[in-house]
Amino acid sequence: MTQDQWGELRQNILRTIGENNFKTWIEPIEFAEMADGVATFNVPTNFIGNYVSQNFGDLILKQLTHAGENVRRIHFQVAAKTPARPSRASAAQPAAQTAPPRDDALPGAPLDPRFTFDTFVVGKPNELANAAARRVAEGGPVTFNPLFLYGGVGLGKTHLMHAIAWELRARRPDLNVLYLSAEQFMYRFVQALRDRKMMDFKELFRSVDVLMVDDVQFIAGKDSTQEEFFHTFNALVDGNKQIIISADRAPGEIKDMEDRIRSRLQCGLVVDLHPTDYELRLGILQSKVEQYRSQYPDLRLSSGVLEFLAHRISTNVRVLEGALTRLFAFASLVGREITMDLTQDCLSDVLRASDRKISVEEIQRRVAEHFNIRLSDMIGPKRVRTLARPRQIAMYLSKQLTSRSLPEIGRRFGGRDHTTVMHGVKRIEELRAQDGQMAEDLELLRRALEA
Ligand SMILES: Nc1ncnc2c1ncn2[C@@H]1O[C@H](COP(=O)(O)OP(=O)(O)OP(=O)(O)O)[C@@H](O)[C@H]1O
Repeated sequence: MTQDQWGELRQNILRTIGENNFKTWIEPIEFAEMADGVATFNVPTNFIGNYVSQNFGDLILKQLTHAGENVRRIHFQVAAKTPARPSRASAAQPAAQTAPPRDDALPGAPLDPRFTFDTFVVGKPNELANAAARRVAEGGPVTFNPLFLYGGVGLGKTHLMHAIAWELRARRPDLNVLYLSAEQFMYRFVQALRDRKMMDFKELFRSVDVLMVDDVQFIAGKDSTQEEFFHTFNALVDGNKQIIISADRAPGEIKDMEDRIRSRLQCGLVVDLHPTDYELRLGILQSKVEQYRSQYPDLRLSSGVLEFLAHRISTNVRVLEGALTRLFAFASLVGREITMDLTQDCLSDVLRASDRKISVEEIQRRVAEHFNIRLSDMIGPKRVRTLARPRQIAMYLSKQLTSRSLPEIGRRFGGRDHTTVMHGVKRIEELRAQDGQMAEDLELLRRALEA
């Protein structure tokens, strides 16, 4: 690949990641060489190399492959520094025209343009977090410090943090707002230590008006980073600067976090993002469909599909969004309406993975109720047909609907051997194929268990 070709690829990358990201991360890197399927790039610092590799590595690799390069891997190396005393041959040459950006001069992490308050759907589970975030985003006098947002995976913490940052940038361009993840905080701290630039580091962090640190649980157990974070935190609070923190759990539950930090984190406003409920999931899906309309103007969506997804995918919003994106992409590819059947086909793996976990005990209870026998008889030793058949059905359903192995199932059926379970499962499979009543019973039970 030539420098010119890399120049063209960069344009594609710019279009994909936007100007801000591009300027910060891609512009400073240079294509060095392509050898043995490895594309090497020069980067001004390890920090930039690591960041680009983690966040844009796949994209760059895809672009290279697309352009016909036979590349397996990309590698970032810190470009050799200009020698302090230039050699005689190059003495007349000026040093590099533009100095590579220094880590300590880097802005915070890039903000995702999609994560704004406008695109954040509010429902009961997140209304308090949303209200608190909006209040902080007004940029008025600091009333609670820090604002601590926490919640499970993919429930919108990062989205809300970015939304605050965007809003503050628009309303209060005079404020110096710094957003970064706790991991990046650590990176910079370690780098400052190594490069003996702690004074610069301290100065940088103490000069911000609003500090936002995402995923703070990351620094738990990392003693010196915690210590530095604590000092930064105190200095900012003393200076009446706003701090906003997010984590995947409440401050009191972050293990390996020093007590004094934990109590500091708790002294402002602590709000949690609760797991989504059906209404919120449906709202998010509807809002995403609106956003997709411009991208897929011709796509038709059968009624009931969004309700079905909101009902079935209850894990986290990221999975929900991913499912919808895949569904739209697939439907537009095959040029078909998004029906219930197409949804089930296209998302079978996601739907299976987010199935509610059913326990063997629940199955035994249901089946016992269905056939009107006692639960103790279901797991007891009696072998009369009226008990043995329901028992086999329960074994069969346990195999189908749980991830338990045959020996584990056997143990839950009064310590029976795994071959007994295997035999029971086989017998029901046969009966299911021959006997309509059996097939119907099984279907009824399965639906009742999955409801
Ligand atoms: N209420 C919401 N309205 C609209 N989109 C949402 C909402 N909640 C989450 N999302 C979307 O879900 C995805 C995951 O959210 P986000 O990255 O903010 O989660 P997180 O809580 O930071 O998760 P993690 O713990 O993995 O860092 C994002 O694309 C975000 O836009």
